[in-house]
Amino acid sequence: MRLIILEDADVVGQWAARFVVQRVAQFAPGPGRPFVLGLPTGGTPLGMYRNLIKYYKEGSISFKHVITFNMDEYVGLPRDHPESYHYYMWNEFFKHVDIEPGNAHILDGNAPDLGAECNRFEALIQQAGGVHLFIGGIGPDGHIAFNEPGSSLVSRTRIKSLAYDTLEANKRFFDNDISKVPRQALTVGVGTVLDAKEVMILITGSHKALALAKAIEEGVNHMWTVSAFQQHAQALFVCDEAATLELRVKTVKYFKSLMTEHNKLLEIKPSQ
Ligand SMILES: N[C@@H]1[C@@H](O)[C@H](O)[C@@H](COP(=O)(O)O)O[C@@H]1O
Repeated sequence: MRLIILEDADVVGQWAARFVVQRVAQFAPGPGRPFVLGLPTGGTPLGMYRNLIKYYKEGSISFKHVITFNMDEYVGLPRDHPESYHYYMWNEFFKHVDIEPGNAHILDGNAPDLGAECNRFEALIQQAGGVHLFIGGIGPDGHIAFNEPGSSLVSRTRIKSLAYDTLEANKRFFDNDISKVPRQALTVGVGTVLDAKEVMILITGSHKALALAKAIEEGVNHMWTVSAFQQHAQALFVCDEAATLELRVKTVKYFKSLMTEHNKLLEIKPSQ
């Protein structure tokens, strides 16, 4: 596992976007050979999306042959509700780039049969040949997607009831009124994300510091579901200084000493 420690949230957004550009360029997608990307929502990845839009406009990346799968969606929130993840993804990212609308997959939290919708989503990921790079964010309680504390670490896409901490954390998007936050969501499972060839998790802010420490310095534990990525062969955590506040000085120094190596990840190498 790699931990990339950067100055602040802005630099995290820049670094993450450059990493995506690098990975897509290296893969060199084309007709019949799509790059498959897993995507998060939330405040944390906004900087990455803005930088990706900038790179697209400069001609450094195209999403023409990219297929995306989003991590999660609220249950029962209309698709055009400003806090639905459909709305977020189209507004913050998809409408600004050249992705084919049919290639952007987001779980339907209004499907008549939610279980069938989750199974359909898993099947679509399989049909696409699996995810090359899954990008995720976490909640302050260490959840990845909506895999709340106690979630199975081999879970697949399913319906989840949200933990109180998550309702609290997300009420800021719903007029600060916890009663307006949907109580359930559809989410990819921890196992779904673990199946990706590579995983990049973005963590910024001191309110995520405990979760980062649990994820990195303690054992794999279903109460901090992001800790499952200790067992992933190619996992990358990208964080800002504020998120390192609960880490040991020794841990921070070790990973910082590797920055020259880590920055080589941004160098574009020809596809193999
Ligand atoms: N389901 C989403 C997660 O996928 C996201 O990672 C998290 C963090 O959001 P933020 O980046 O706004 O802190 O929020 C929600 O709980």
